[in-house]
Amino acid sequence: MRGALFRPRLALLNGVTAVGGYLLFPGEIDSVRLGALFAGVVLLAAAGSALNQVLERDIDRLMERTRLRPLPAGKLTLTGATVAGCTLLLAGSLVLVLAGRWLPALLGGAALAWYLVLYTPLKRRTSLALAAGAVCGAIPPVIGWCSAGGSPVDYPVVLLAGLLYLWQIPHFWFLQLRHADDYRRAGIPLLRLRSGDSFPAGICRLWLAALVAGTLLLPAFGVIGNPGTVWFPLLPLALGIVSLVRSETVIFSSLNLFPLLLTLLLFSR
Ligand code: HEM
Ligand SMILES: CC(C)=CCC/C(C)=C/CC/C(C)=C/COP(=O)(O)OP(=O)(O)O
Repeated sequence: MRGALFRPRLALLNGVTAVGGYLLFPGEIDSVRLGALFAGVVLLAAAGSALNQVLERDIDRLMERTRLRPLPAGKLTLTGATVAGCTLLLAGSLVLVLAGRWLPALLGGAALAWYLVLYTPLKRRTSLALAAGAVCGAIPPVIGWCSAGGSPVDYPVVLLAGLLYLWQIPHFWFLQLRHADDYRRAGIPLLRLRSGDSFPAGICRLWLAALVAGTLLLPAFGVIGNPGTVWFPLLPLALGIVSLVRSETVIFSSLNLFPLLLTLLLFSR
Protein backbone atom coordinates (compact mmCIF):
# COMPACT_ATOMS: atom_id res chain seq x y z
CA MET A 1 0.00 0.00 0.00
CA ARG A 2 2.97 2.28 -0.49
CA GLY A 3 1.22 4.45 -3.08
CA ALA A 4 -2.24 4.74 -1.54
CA LEU A 5 -3.72 8.18 -0.90
CA PHE A 6 -6.44 6.78 1.37
CA ARG A 7 -4.40 3.98 3.07
CA PRO A 8 -7.42 1.60 2.81
CA ARG A 9 -6.16 -1.04 5.29
CA LEU A 10 -5.56 1.57 7.99
CA ALA A 11 -8.96 3.19 7.23
CA LEU A 12 -10.82 -0.15 7.25
CA LEU A 13 -9.22 -1.20 10.54
CA ASN A 14 -10.35 2.09 12.11
CA GLY A 15 -13.87 1.23 10.92
CA VAL A 16 -13.51 -2.21 12.52
CA THR A 17 -12.51 -0.72 15.89
CA ALA A 18 -15.55 1.59 15.70
CA VAL A 19 -17.73 -1.49 15.17
CA GLY A 20 -16.07 -2.98 18.26
CA GLY A 21 -17.19 0.01 20.32
CA TYR A 22 -20.74 -0.40 18.99
CA LEU A 23 -20.82 -4.13 19.80
CA LEU A 24 -19.52 -3.48 23.31
CA PHE A 25 -22.64 -1.43 24.12
CA PRO A 26 -25.37 -3.67 25.61
CA GLY A 27 -28.55 -3.70 23.53
CA GLU A 28 -30.03 -4.60 20.18
CA ILE A 29 -27.81 -4.35 17.09
CA ASP A 30 -29.32 -2.04 14.47
CA SER A 31 -27.58 -3.33 11.32
CA VAL A 32 -28.35 -0.19 9.28
CA ARG A 33 -26.86 2.07 11.97
CA LEU A 34 -23.89 -0.32 12.34
CA GLY A 35 -23.24 -0.23 8.58
CA ALA A 36 -23.48 3.57 8.53
CA LEU A 37 -21.07 3.78 11.49
CA PHE A 38 -18.50 1.54 9.75
CA ALA A 39 -18.78 3.44 6.45
CA GLY A 40 -18.64 6.84 8.15
CA VAL A 41 -15.48 6.08 10.15
CA VAL A 42 -13.74 4.47 7.15
CA LEU A 43 -14.52 7.57 5.05
CA LEU A 44 -13.22 9.89 7.80
CA ALA A 45 -10.04 7.86 8.30
CA ALA A 46 -9.44 7.83 4.53
CA ALA A 47 -10.03 11.61 4.49
CA GLY A 48 -7.47 11.93 7.29
CA SER A 49 -4.92 9.97 5.29
CA ALA A 50 -5.40 12.10 2.16
CA LEU A 51 -5.22 15.43 4.03
CA ASN A 52 -2.23 14.20 6.09
CA GLN A 53 -0.44 13.47 2.80
CA VAL A 54 -1.28 16.97 1.56
CA LEU A 55 0.36 18.40 4.69
CA GLU A 56 3.34 15.98 4.56
CA ARG A 57 4.02 15.99 0.79
CA ASP A 58 7.46 17.54 1.39
CA ILE A 59 8.70 14.89 3.85
CA ASP A 60 6.91 12.04 2.04
CA ARG A 61 9.19 12.83 -0.92
CA LEU A 62 12.26 12.18 1.27
CA MET A 63 11.30 8.73 2.62
CA GLU A 64 11.58 5.41 0.72
CA ARG A 65 8.42 4.24 2.47
CA THR A 66 6.29 7.19 1.27
CA ARG A 67 7.94 8.60 -1.87
CA LEU A 68 5.63 6.58 -4.16
CA ARG A 69 2.52 8.20 -2.71
CA PRO A 70 0.43 10.11 -5.33
CA LEU A 71 1.62 13.64 -4.40
CA PRO A 72 5.40 13.06 -4.16
CA ALA A 73 5.15 10.75 -7.21
CA GLY A 74 3.39 13.49 -9.19
CA LYS A 75 0.37 11.26 -9.89
CA LEU A 76 -2.09 13.67 -8.28
CA THR A 77 -2.18 17.46 -7.99
CA LEU A 78 -2.29 19.22 -4.61
CA THR A 79 -5.79 20.48 -5.48
CA GLY A 80 -6.91 16.98 -6.46
CA ALA A 81 -5.71 15.43 -3.18
CA THR A 82 -7.19 18.27 -1.12
CA VAL A 83 -10.58 18.03 -2.86
CA ALA A 84 -10.56 14.23 -2.45
CA GLY A 85 -9.80 14.51 1.27
CA CYS A 86 -12.41 17.22 1.90
CA THR A 87 -15.04 15.30 -0.08
CA LEU A 88 -14.50 12.16 2.02
CA LEU A 89 -14.51 14.30 5.17
CA LEU A 90 -17.95 15.71 4.29
CA ALA A 91 -19.27 12.32 3.17
CA GLY A 92 -18.06 10.56 6.31
CA SER A 93 -19.49 13.23 8.61
CA LEU A 94 -22.84 13.15 6.78
CA VAL A 95 -23.06 9.36 7.00
CA LEU A 96 -22.37 9.47 10.76
CA VAL A 97 -25.07 12.15 11.24
CA LEU A 98 -27.54 10.11 9.14
CA ALA A 99 -26.70 7.14 11.40
CA GLY A 100 -28.86 8.96 13.88
CA ARG A 101 -26.82 10.95 16.37
CA TRP A 102 -24.68 14.13 16.26
CA LEU A 103 -22.14 13.07 18.88
CA PRO A 104 -20.43 10.38 16.71
CA ALA A 105 -19.97 12.90 13.87
CA LEU A 106 -18.59 15.50 16.32
CA LEU A 107 -16.17 12.92 17.76
CA GLY A 108 -15.08 11.96 14.22
CA GLY A 109 -14.45 15.58 13.34
CA ALA A 110 -12.54 16.09 16.57
CA ALA A 111 -10.37 13.02 15.89
CA LEU A 112 -9.51 14.32 12.43
CA ALA A 113 -8.80 17.82 13.72
CA TRP A 114 -6.53 16.35 16.42
CA TYR A 115 -4.73 14.25 13.78
CA LEU A 116 -4.24 16.99 11.21
CA VAL A 117 -3.87 20.14 13.35
CA LEU A 118 -2.02 18.72 16.38
CA TYR A 119 -0.31 15.40 15.61
CA THR A 120 0.83 16.05 12.03
CA PRO A 121 2.72 19.33 12.76
CA LEU A 122 3.97 18.06 16.15
CA LYS A 123 5.51 14.97 14.53
CA ARG A 124 8.16 17.20 12.90
CA ARG A 125 9.15 18.67 16.27
CA THR A 126 9.12 15.91 18.85
CA SER A 127 9.01 12.10 19.05
CA LEU A 128 6.40 12.55 21.79
CA ALA A 129 3.92 13.43 19.01
CA LEU A 130 3.15 9.71 19.07
CA ALA A 131 1.50 10.15 22.49
CA ALA A 132 -0.82 12.71 20.88
CA GLY A 133 -1.36 10.72 17.67
CA ALA A 134 -2.52 7.67 19.61
CA VAL A 135 -5.52 9.69 20.88
CA CYS A 136 -6.88 9.84 17.28
CA GLY A 137 -6.74 6.11 16.84
CA ALA A 138 -8.40 5.47 20.24
CA ILE A 139 -11.48 7.54 19.29
CA PRO A 140 -13.18 5.19 16.72
CA PRO A 141 -14.43 2.72 19.40
CA VAL A 142 -15.81 5.70 21.36
CA ILE A 143 -17.64 6.79 18.19
CA GLY A 144 -19.13 3.29 17.91
CA TRP A 145 -20.15 3.19 21.59
CA CYS A 146 -21.84 6.64 21.29
CA SER A 147 -23.50 5.62 18.01
CA ALA A 148 -25.09 2.72 19.95
CA GLY A 149 -26.37 5.15 22.60
CA GLY A 150 -23.57 5.26 25.18
CA SER A 151 -21.62 8.13 26.71
CA PRO A 152 -17.92 8.76 25.89
CA VAL A 153 -17.03 8.46 29.59
CA ASP A 154 -18.64 5.05 30.26
CA TYR A 155 -15.90 2.84 31.75
CA PRO A 156 -16.17 -0.14 29.29
CA VAL A 157 -15.42 2.05 26.26
CA VAL A 158 -12.74 3.97 28.17
CA LEU A 159 -11.05 0.61 28.85
CA LEU A 160 -11.38 -0.50 25.21
CA ALA A 161 -10.13 2.86 23.91
CA GLY A 162 -7.32 2.81 26.47
CA LEU A 163 -6.18 -0.59 25.22
CA LEU A 164 -6.18 0.69 21.63
CA TYR A 165 -4.19 3.69 22.82
CA LEU A 166 -1.61 1.34 24.36
CA TRP A 167 -1.47 -0.81 21.20
CA GLN A 168 -0.66 2.13 18.90
CA ILE A 169 2.62 2.84 20.67
CA PRO A 170 4.39 -0.45 19.77
CA HIS A 171 2.44 -0.44 16.47
CA PHE A 172 4.43 2.65 15.51
CA TRP A 173 7.67 1.85 17.38
CA PHE A 174 8.21 -1.43 15.48
CA LEU A 175 7.60 0.44 12.24
CA GLN A 176 10.04 3.12 13.36
CA LEU A 177 12.69 0.47 14.09
CA ARG A 178 12.36 -0.78 10.52
CA HIS A 179 12.40 2.68 8.89
CA ALA A 180 14.73 4.59 11.25
CA ASP A 181 17.05 5.74 8.43
CA ASP A 182 14.04 6.97 6.46
CA TYR A 183 12.81 9.05 9.38
CA ARG A 184 16.30 10.47 10.00
CA ARG A 185 16.56 11.45 6.31
CA ALA A 186 13.23 13.29 6.58
CA GLY A 187 14.38 14.99 9.80
CA ILE A 188 11.57 13.47 11.87
CA PRO A 189 12.66 13.10 15.53
CA LEU A 190 12.60 9.53 16.83
CA LEU A 191 12.38 8.52 20.47
CA ARG A 192 15.79 7.77 22.00
CA LEU A 193 16.47 7.04 25.62
CA ARG A 194 20.08 8.27 25.41
CA SER A 195 21.55 10.67 22.85
CA GLY A 196 23.04 8.91 19.87
CA ASP A 197 21.64 5.49 20.76
CA SER A 198 19.23 3.82 18.41
CA PHE A 199 15.92 2.94 19.98
CA PRO A 200 16.22 -0.21 22.16
CA ALA A 201 13.84 -2.93 20.92
CA GLY A 202 13.72 -4.14 24.54
CA ILE A 203 11.46 -1.24 25.50
CA CYS A 204 9.06 -2.23 22.71
CA ARG A 205 8.87 -5.77 24.07
CA LEU A 206 8.34 -4.48 27.60
CA TRP A 207 5.46 -2.37 26.28
CA LEU A 208 3.99 -5.44 24.59
CA ALA A 209 4.06 -7.18 27.98
CA ALA A 210 2.07 -4.21 29.35
CA LEU A 211 -0.37 -4.60 26.43
CA VAL A 212 -0.84 -8.30 27.31
CA ALA A 213 -1.49 -7.32 30.93
CA GLY A 214 -3.99 -4.66 29.85
CA THR A 215 -5.77 -7.15 27.60
CA LEU A 216 -6.13 -9.57 30.52
CA LEU A 217 -8.18 -6.90 32.34
CA LEU A 218 -10.99 -7.04 29.76
CA PRO A 219 -12.87 -10.08 31.19
CA ALA A 220 -12.30 -8.75 34.72
CA PHE A 221 -14.26 -5.61 33.80
CA GLY A 222 -16.93 -7.50 31.87
CA VAL A 223 -15.78 -6.02 28.54
CA ILE A 224 -15.39 -9.57 27.25
CA GLY A 225 -18.34 -11.70 28.32
CA ASN A 226 -19.51 -15.23 27.52
CA PRO A 227 -18.97 -16.98 25.16
CA GLY A 228 -16.07 -14.68 24.18
CA THR A 229 -14.24 -15.64 27.37
CA VAL A 230 -13.80 -19.18 26.02
CA TRP A 231 -11.68 -17.89 23.11
CA PHE A 232 -10.29 -14.86 24.92
CA PRO A 233 -7.02 -16.36 26.31
CA LEU A 234 -5.87 -16.94 22.70
CA LEU A 235 -5.45 -13.16 22.22
CA PRO A 236 -2.99 -12.39 25.05
CA LEU A 237 -1.26 -15.73 24.37
CA ALA A 238 -0.75 -14.81 20.68
CA LEU A 239 0.42 -11.33 21.72
CA GLY A 240 2.90 -12.85 24.18
CA ILE A 241 4.31 -15.20 21.52
CA VAL A 242 4.59 -12.36 18.98
CA SER A 243 6.53 -10.24 21.47
CA LEU A 244 9.21 -12.99 21.61
CA VAL A 245 9.72 -13.08 17.83
CA ARG A 246 13.09 -11.58 16.70
CA SER A 247 11.90 -9.94 13.45
CA GLU A 248 10.50 -6.43 13.97
CA THR A 249 8.76 -6.66 10.57
CA VAL A 250 6.91 -9.82 11.63
CA ILE A 251 5.95 -8.19 14.93
CA PHE A 252 4.65 -5.06 13.13
CA SER A 253 2.52 -7.12 10.70
CA SER A 254 1.24 -9.44 13.47
CA LEU A 255 0.44 -6.50 15.75
CA ASN A 256 -1.83 -5.07 13.02
CA LEU A 257 -4.16 -8.02 13.72
CA PHE A 258 -4.67 -6.99 17.35
CA PRO A 259 -7.60 -4.53 16.79
CA LEU A 260 -9.27 -7.02 14.44
CA LEU A 261 -8.97 -9.97 16.87
CA LEU A 262 -10.20 -7.80 19.75
CA THR A 263 -13.27 -6.80 17.71
CA LEU A 264 -14.00 -10.42 16.77
CA LEU A 265 -14.08 -11.24 20.51
CA LEU A 266 -16.65 -8.47 20.96
CA PHE A 267 -18.74 -10.01 18.17
CA SER A 268 -18.86 -13.20 20.20
CA ARG A 269 -20.32 -11.46 23.31
C1 HEM B 1 -0.29 6.98 16.87
C2 HEM B 1 -1.10 6.37 16.01
C3 HEM B 1 -0.58 5.70 14.78
C4 HEM B 1 0.60 5.88 14.13
C5 HEM B 1 1.74 6.83 14.45
C6 HEM B 1 0.57 4.99 12.99
C7 HEM B 1 1.58 4.89 12.07
C8 HEM B 1 1.53 4.09 10.98
C9 HEM B 1 2.44 4.15 9.89
C10 HEM B 1 3.56 5.18 9.75
C11 HEM B 1 2.13 3.17 9.03
C12 HEM B 1 2.83 2.79 7.73
C13 HEM B 1 1.97 3.41 6.63
C14 HEM B 1 2.65 3.28 5.29
O1 HEM B 1 3.81 2.88 5.22
O2 HEM B 1 1.96 3.60 4.30
C15 HEM B 1 1.00 2.48 9.58
C16 HEM B 1 0.40 1.42 8.98
C17 HEM B 1 -0.76 0.85 9.44
N1 HEM B 1 -1.51 1.29 10.51
FE1 HEM B 1 -1.00 2.70 11.82
N2 HEM B 1 -0.60 4.30 12.97
C18 HEM B 1 -1.34 4.72 14.04
C19 HEM B 1 -2.60 4.30 14.38
C20 HEM B 1 -3.24 3.28 13.73
C21 HEM B 1 -4.58 2.87 14.05
C22 HEM B 1 -5.47 3.49 15.11
C23 HEM B 1 -4.86 1.84 13.23
C24 HEM B 1 -6.11 1.02 13.13
C25 HEM B 1 -6.91 0.78 14.13
C26 HEM B 1 -3.71 1.58 12.41
C27 HEM B 1 -3.61 0.58 11.48
C28 HEM B 1 -2.59 0.46 10.58
C29 HEM B 1 -2.53 -0.54 9.54
C30 HEM B 1 -3.55 -1.65 9.28
C31 HEM B 1 -1.37 -0.31 8.83
C32 HEM B 1 -0.82 -1.09 7.65
C33 HEM B 1 -1.28 -0.27 6.44
C34 HEM B 1 -0.80 -0.89 5.16
O3 HEM B 1 0.19 -1.61 5.20
O4 HEM B 1 -1.46 -0.58 4.17
N3 HEM B 1 -2.73 2.48 12.74
N4 HEM B 1 0.66 3.05 10.80
C1 LIG C 1 -12.58 8.63 13.30
C2 LIG C 1 -11.23 8.98 12.83
C3 LIG C 1 -11.09 9.71 11.56
C4 LIG C 1 -10.15 8.68 13.54
C5 LIG C 1 -8.77 8.98 13.12
C6 LIG C 1 -8.08 7.67 12.80
C7 LIG C 1 -6.68 7.91 12.28
C8 LIG C 1 -6.49 8.84 11.15
C9 LIG C 1 -5.69 7.23 12.83
C10 LIG C 1 -4.28 7.31 12.32
C11 LIG C 1 -3.43 7.88 13.37
C12 LIG C 1 -2.03 8.12 12.88
C13 LIG C 1 -1.24 8.92 13.79
C14 LIG C 1 -1.53 7.64 11.70
C15 LIG C 1 -0.09 7.83 11.26
O1 LIG C 1 0.06 8.99 10.55
P1 LIG C 1 1.53 9.35 10.04
O2 LIG C 1 1.47 10.69 9.38
O3 LIG C 1 2.51 9.18 11.15
O4 LIG C 1 1.81 8.21 8.95
P2 LIG C 1 2.73 8.36 7.64
O5 LIG C 1 4.11 8.68 8.08
O6 LIG C 1 2.61 7.01 6.98
O7 LIG C 1 2.11 9.47 6.81
